[in-house]
Amino acid sequence: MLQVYLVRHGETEWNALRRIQGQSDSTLTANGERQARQVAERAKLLGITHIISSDLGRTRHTAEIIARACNCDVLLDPRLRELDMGVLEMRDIDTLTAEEESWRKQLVDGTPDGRIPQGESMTELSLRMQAVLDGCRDLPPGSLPLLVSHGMALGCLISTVLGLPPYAERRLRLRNCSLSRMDYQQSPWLAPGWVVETAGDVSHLDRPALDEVQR
Ligand SMILES: O=C(O)[C@H](O)COP(=O)(O)O
Repeated sequence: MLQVYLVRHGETEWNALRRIQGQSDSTLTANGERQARQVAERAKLLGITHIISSDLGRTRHTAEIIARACNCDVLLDPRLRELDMGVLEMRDIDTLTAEEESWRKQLVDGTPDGRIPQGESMTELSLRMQAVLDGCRDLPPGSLPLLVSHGMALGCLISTVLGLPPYAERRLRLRNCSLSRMDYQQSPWLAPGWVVETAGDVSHLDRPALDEVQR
């Protein structure tokens, strides 16, 4: 049975400052690098064979730390990027105007095709994340891949696999360097296809990690 591990990148400067990143970028903090080393040790013990990462700096840095521990290469895939947050990227979460907050809420309240101006919808995010997950089925038999991505992107993927709307990810905490696992199975008792085995496991971290809204 194919298993695919999912890791959100380590804590970044803007995560700590509660600044919206989206497809903009900020560097890992020292704590974020420490988290990456801890999840890397766990990945090594798991026997990860392939690492596929969002091409943004924070995920690439996290993936490179994991790859060194697992002695494998990193394949960059822009489809694993965080949701494009449009005109709100680089903004401080706590300074949004009421109108700007209404744009953000459209993403997560079920508004059809809800999006931040110049940004991406959760449906578009869900489709590209699913495509990467399904692509893992083309890896050689016996592969154990690990995807490095982002909070909303991974939450949206997990929600989609569970048959929930993409914006259900707002009810799932995927903390920095948390580990999740998807299994592709054909059991007649479970729904055929992907099932969520683990979501948001941080037992490998020795300190509390920030979540999506930097709490
Ligand atoms: O800040 C953002 O854009 C996201 O909500 C969190 O993104 P990250 O998982 O890439 O930190």
